[in-house]
Amino acid sequence: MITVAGVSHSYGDRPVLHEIDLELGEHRIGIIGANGSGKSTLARMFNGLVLPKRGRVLVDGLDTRKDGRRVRQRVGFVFSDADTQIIMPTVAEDVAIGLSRRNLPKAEIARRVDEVLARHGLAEHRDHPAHLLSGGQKQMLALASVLVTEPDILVCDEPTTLLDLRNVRTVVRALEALPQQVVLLTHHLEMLHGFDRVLVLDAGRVVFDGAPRPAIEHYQALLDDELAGDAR
Ligand SMILES: Nc1ncnc2c1ncn2[C@@H]1O[C@H](COP(=O)(O)OP(=O)(O)OP(=O)(O)O)[C@@H](O)[C@H]1O
Repeated sequence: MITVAGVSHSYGDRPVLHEIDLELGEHRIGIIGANGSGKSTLARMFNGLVLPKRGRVLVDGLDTRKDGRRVRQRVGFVFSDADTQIIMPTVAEDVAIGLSRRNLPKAEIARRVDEVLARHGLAEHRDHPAHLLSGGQKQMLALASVLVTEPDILVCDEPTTLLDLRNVRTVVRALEALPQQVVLLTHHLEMLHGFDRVLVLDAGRVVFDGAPRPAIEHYQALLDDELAGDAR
C-alpha cells in the first residue's frame, strides 16, 4: 500500500504537485496526464527518489524520508530509457548486479538470474553484450534487473515510450503476468485496458481517479479543452 498524505512539491520556486492525498492499494494502477503534469515527480516519490517538500509518502507504513533503503527494497522502479539503467557489460551481469548487496551465495544469484532471464525471453542472450540488444530486449532486461530483486511493488515510468508496437505488446504481456502491484505511467493509453484504477494528473493535481475508460475520456476532454483554448 502506498500512502500519499498532503504532498506538495516544487523545483526551486516552480510548484509541480499540489496537496495530493492518495491511498494506492489496487493491483494495477495507471497514471496519465500531459507532459509536465507531474507524473514522474509523483512516481519517483513512491520509492524515495524524490522526497516531497511538504507532506509524507509511506509504503506499507514506511516513510520514504526515514526508511528510504527499506522502501527501495520494496518498490522497484523501471525508467523509460532502458539504456540509462543498463550498467554492466553482459546481460546476466546486469541482472546480477541488483543482487550484489544481498549477501546471497553465488549459486543462488545464478539461479535467480537464469530464472528471471528465462521468464522474460532473454535466456539465449545471457552472455551477450547488453548494449547490443534491441530496444525491446533492453527494456525487458531493465524489467528483469528490477524483478530479480523481488520487489512487492513495481513502478514503471513510461516503459514503452521508445518501443515499437510489437515491443509495447511484449512489455504489456510481461507486466500483465506479474503478481506484484504495478503502478504504470504511460502515454500508451491502450496499455491501461483491464487496470483497476487510473489517475489523471493535470498541472500537479489529481483531476480524475477511477476506472480506465472514464479516466481516458476525462484526459481526452482536457486536451480538447486545451486545444480549443489555444485556437481561440
Ligand atoms: N529535477 C528537476 N528539476 C527541475 N524541474 C524539474 C525536474 N524534474 C521535473 N521538473 C519539472 O517539473 C514539471 C513536472 O515534471 P514531471 O517530469 O514530473 O512531469 P511528467 O508529467 O512526468 O512529464 P512527462 O510526461 O513529460 O514525463 C515539469 O515542468 C518539469 O520540467
